[in-house]
Order: sequence, then structure tokens, then C-alpha cells
Amino acid sequence: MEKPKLLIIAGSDPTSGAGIQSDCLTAFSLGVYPMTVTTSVTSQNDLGVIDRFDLPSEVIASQLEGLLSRFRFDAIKIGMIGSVTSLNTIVECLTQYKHSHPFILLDPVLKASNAASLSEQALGKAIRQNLMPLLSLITPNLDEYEALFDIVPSEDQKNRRSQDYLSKQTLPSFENYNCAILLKGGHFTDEATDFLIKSQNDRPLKFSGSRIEAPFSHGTGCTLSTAICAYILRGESLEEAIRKAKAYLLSGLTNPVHLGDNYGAINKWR
Ligand SMILES: Nc1ncnc2c1ncn2[C@@H]1O[C@H](COP(=O)(O)OP(=O)(O)OP(=O)(O)O)[C@@H](O)[C@H]1O
Ligand SMILES: Cc1ncc(COP(=O)(O)O)c(N)n1
Repeated sequence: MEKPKLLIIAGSDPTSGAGIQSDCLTAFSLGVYPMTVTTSVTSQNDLGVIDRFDLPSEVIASQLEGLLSRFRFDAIKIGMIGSVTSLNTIVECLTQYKHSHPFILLDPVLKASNAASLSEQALGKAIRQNLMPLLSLITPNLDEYEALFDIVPSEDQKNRRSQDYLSKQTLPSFENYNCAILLKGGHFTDEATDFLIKSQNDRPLKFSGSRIEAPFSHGTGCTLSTAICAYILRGESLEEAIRKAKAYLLSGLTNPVHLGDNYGAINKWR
């Protein structure tokens, strides 16, 4: 049996709702074999993030070198990085082993949904300067998008309605990047519509999504980004991979797994 391999570089979430554990469940359920590099060990439970322990750069480099020296990956998903030092280690290793054109996606995990910090303050700037040149796609949520691209929305746009949000004022300057941006719409006030921004000249592509009453939404960003990588590995175009990943996520949000009195997770059984 042959399976496509996905390299996942991310943090550990003991609840398996987000992070490496969630990414492995997503990859497995979509028929893709995950291999992992852990950047940070977090403590989390149903109440949120308790603590974060970024691993030393030699531990990250050793895991990366072990895998990259023996396996070729057609897709790499990067999630929580934690520190600027860890980011620079990842950039160094990926640059050294980069074969022709792997699809590299960054889900820039800066804060958890309960607002706990999952990264150093300076990580956003380092992502922009050092990591973006290697990426094919970056998938920020609204806050991450504004922070990463220095977007200052107008008073109207601060209402965060999906149909009013994107304009010249809220599009990034593409001078320095050649990767596509998927602006995730989980934090819009109306629909959960995402936008794919490929360049300043192309109109952003809209991925409409109705907002559902989801009782357990921890890990939506992780699930979406890993599912995109899995569909890319299965031969889909970027647009089709996003469409299918959104449908996969919606189905898991609609029918969650119950894991306690008031806790549950996105369903990945298919
Ligand atoms: N209530 C919802 N109903 C339908 N889709 C949703 C809902 N909430 C989020 N989504 C979808 O989930 C994906 C992740 O979006 P979101 O903006 O929540 O990312 P995120 O903030 O990085 O996620 P996370 O909560 O994991 O940090 C997007 O495709 C978004 O449209
Ligand atoms: C290790 C790790 N990676 C990512 C997230 C983001 O997920 P969320 O914002 O849904 O809490 C997380 N909580 N933990």
C-alpha cells in the first residue's frame, strides 16, 4: 500500500483538539501518512492553554534533519512555532533540504482561541521576513492577517462583515511575498466565508461558508490547514483543496465527538 506523506511541524496539544495530535488525526482520516516535528509542548485542557514550553532549537533541528535527510515530502504543514529562534531553525533546515517544489503551508498560530499566547511577540515580523519567502500558502485568521500585514481597517471594516471587509485598504502589499494568502473567516461577524488572495492584480476568490452554531470549535484552523495539505497531496488544485477542506471541517463541526460534560472535539471519523 502506498500513501502520500505529510510533514507536520507544530506544537503538541494534549487534548488532541488542535496541534500535532489533531493534525495526525486529520491526515490519517484523509488517507495521508503524517510524520511530525514537535516545536513546543503545551499544557491545555477544556478551559484552554495553561502553559507553553518551546523546545530548544537543537531538538527541533535534530528531528527535522532526521526526517528530511531520509524522506522526500511533497507537502509540509507548519503550525505553532512558538519562538523566533525556533522559526529560524525551521527556515535553516527547510532551506538546506528543500527539493524542487514542495507545497509549504503555514497556519500562523499566534494566539489560541481563548486568547492565551502561543508565540513570542516578535514572531509575526520574523514570519514575514524569514519564513514567507519559502511558503506556498499562509492561512491567517482575521487578527493574524491584520497583525502580519500591517492592515489598518477603516471604521466600517472594523465591523468585520465578510462582504464589506476586503478593499484596497485591507489588501496586503505583495512586493515582498510570492505566497498566496487564505484569510479565514471564522471571526467575521456574519458568514464564515474565507478569501484566497493570490496577488494584488487577481480578485480575491471567495469561499462562502454559512456559520453554524458549533459548540466545540477548538482547532478549526489546524483542521482546515492540514486538510488543505492532504487534498493537495491527493492531487487537487489549490482552490479545490480549500473547498474540500472547508466541507470536511464543516461536517466535523456539525457532528462533534463528545468527550466530557461540556467538552468535545471536531469529528474526524469518516
Ligand atoms: N461557526 C463556524 N461555522 C462554520 N465554519 C466556521 C465556523 N468557525 C470557523 N469556521 C471556519 O473554520 C476555519 C478556521 O477559521 P478561523 O477563523 O476560526 O481560524 P482560527 O481562528 O485560526 O482557528 P482556531 O480557532 O483553530 O485558532 C475557516 O474556514 C472558517 O470559515
Ligand atoms: C499546540 C497548539 N496549536 C494550535 C492551537 C490553536 O488552536 P485554537 O486556537 O483552536 O485553540 C492550539 N491551541 N495548540
